[in-house]
Order: sequence, then structure tokens, then C-alpha cells
Amino acid sequence: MVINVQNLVKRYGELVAVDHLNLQVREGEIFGLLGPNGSGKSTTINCILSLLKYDKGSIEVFGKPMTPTSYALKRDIGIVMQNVAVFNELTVYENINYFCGLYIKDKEERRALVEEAIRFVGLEDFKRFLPKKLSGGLLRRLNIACGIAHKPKLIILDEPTVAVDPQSRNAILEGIQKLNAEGATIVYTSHYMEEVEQICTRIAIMDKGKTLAMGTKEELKAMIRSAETVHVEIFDLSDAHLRIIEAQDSVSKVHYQNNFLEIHYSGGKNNLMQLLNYLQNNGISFGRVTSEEPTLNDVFLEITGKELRD
Ligand SMILES: Nc1ncnc2c1ncn2[C@@H]1O[C@H](COP(=O)(O)OP(=O)(O)OP(=O)(O)O)[C@@H](O)[C@H]1O
Repeated sequence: MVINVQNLVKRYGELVAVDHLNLQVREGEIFGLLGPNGSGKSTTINCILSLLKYDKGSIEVFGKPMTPTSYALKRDIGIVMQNVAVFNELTVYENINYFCGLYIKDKEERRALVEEAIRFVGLEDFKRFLPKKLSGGLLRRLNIACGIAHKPKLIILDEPTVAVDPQSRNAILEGIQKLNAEGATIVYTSHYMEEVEQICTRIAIMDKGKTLAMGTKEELKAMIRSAETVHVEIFDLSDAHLRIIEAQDSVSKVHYQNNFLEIHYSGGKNNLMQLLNYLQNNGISFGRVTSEEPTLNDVFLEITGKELRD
């Protein structure tokens, strides 16, 4: 087990930010911590890293208790924090060299690692740039390079793609998968369910300081009743027909707006076929039809009653 968190409780005054949280991360995973803003992801990460004191519970990393002075353990951990933390007066190269130097003392070895990290995040043309000359996306990439240059076995990234352009975002996500393929275990926190679905091999869904569900995306989706969402373009649907469709057994919610009928099903079989038969039998003409599998947002909605999206 790479990380083992048992019964973690962290309070800020009256507020319980992390509430009896249990979390196990296994070697080789890309583990996703998915939850809305304020659900306690950063607080959990900061407790795991011993950057924050907590009120209750135990935390082990690589099988050993994590404490503020666990320097040997920290050598094996790479951290990419939510807020970019680099020195403004140092260049791109110097920043990465500084952070790598906290763990790698040999100059030649460090030079090779810094160059490798620069290539890895695609900052070859910006080595001598000061951070203030970099775009938001490039700054994030520098932040990542600083966290991973020393080749840690465990890499923790806290919302590394917030406010990043799509090109840098893809580069970051692909980079994380590559680090994992090279052997690093990854913990990735995000409130973007698409990203978590795309790269994570196992996911914990978090809300109000608790993990509500944990599993692969397939396991999480299998937990919920809502089977699919169907969209049908219909130019003229009467209220009477809408009510009949809404009253079907497996229909959990319908919404008709801007010529589109949206139906959420909870279970049932051949839902789409039955719907289209109904429309045809009643002379209701329709255009485009799409059917979507449940998303992690549907899982979140089902277990919390609210949307994961901002
Ligand atoms: N230093 C602090 N003092 C008081 N309350 C805090 C502090 N840090 C966080 N909180 C509160 O604790 C809760 C959890 O915050 P946390 O930052 O861990 O959530 P998060 O899921 O990481 O969200 P975000 O993505 O917005 O950072 C929130 O209600 C937040 O307002």
C-alpha cells in the first residue's frame, strides 16, 4: 500500500473539513480524488503530506507513519500544489534545479534530471525565462517540472489543470499517464469529472470531507440506478404527451426545452426503442436522437442530490 489513511478528521474551528476519511492508494495506480470545490481534497492532501496537523486518525505512506520530519519518505514523494509555488526571481531552469536540489545533491546527476524534466513538460524553449514571462499553462508545466524532476515514486497533483488552456491541459494529462507508465504511483485531485474519467484507474468521490464511493469508473457507474440519458429533437411536443412519457416506470426525470426532450432513465430495458415507438405511434415527428451512458456527474448526483459541476 502506497498511502493508507484511516479515520482522518481535520477541523478548522467549528468546520469539519475532513470527516472520518478512509483512503487506500495502491502501487501503480492513478488514483483520482474527485469532489466539488470545498469538499476537502486539498486539506486531505496536506494532511497526508504532514503539512497540516490533524485532529484524529492515522496516515501511512509506503507503510510508514508520515510525520513532519519523515525526510526519507519525502524524498520519494513529488508534490504539485494547486497554487503555483515557484521563485519569481529564478529562471525556469534555476527553479527546477533548486527543487530537484532539495533531494539530489550530485550536480551531474541533477543536471541530467533537470534537463529531462524540462523536456518532459515541453519547456525547452523557455529555460532562461523568468516565471512572469510564462503564460498560465506554461507556468503550470513549470510547477509540475519542479515537483517531479527528482523522480519520486509517488506523485501527488492537486488540481493541476485549473485555469489552463486546452493544449496545456492535454499535455499535462498525457504527461501524468506517462509518469505512471514509467512506474510512479499518482494521486490526482480534481473537480473535473472528465479528466478523472480520462486518466484515473481508481476514483474516490468526495463531498463534505467524506469519501462517498470508491472504485473504478465502471464500478462507480454500476452503483447507480440511472442507466442512461436520451436526447430527442422534437419540434412540437404537447404537455399531454410529455406527461405520459414522464409517467413511464423507468423514467426518473424529463425536461423539454428549445425543441429538445431530455429523459433520464433509472434502469429499465429497451428505453430508447420504447420511446421512439411511442413517438411514431402518436404521429410525433422527431429529428436527432442521442443516448448517453451515465457519467461520474450522474453518480455524484445520485449519491449527493446535487451536481458536481460548478
Ligand atoms: N485554512 C483554513 N481555515 C479555515 N477553513 C478552511 C481552511 N482551508 C480550507 N478551509 C475550509 O475547509 C473546507 C475544505 O477545503 P479544501 O480546500 O480542502 O477543499 P477542496 O476540495 O480542496 O476545494 P478547492 O478545490 O476549492 O481547494 C472548505 O469548506 C474550506 O472553506
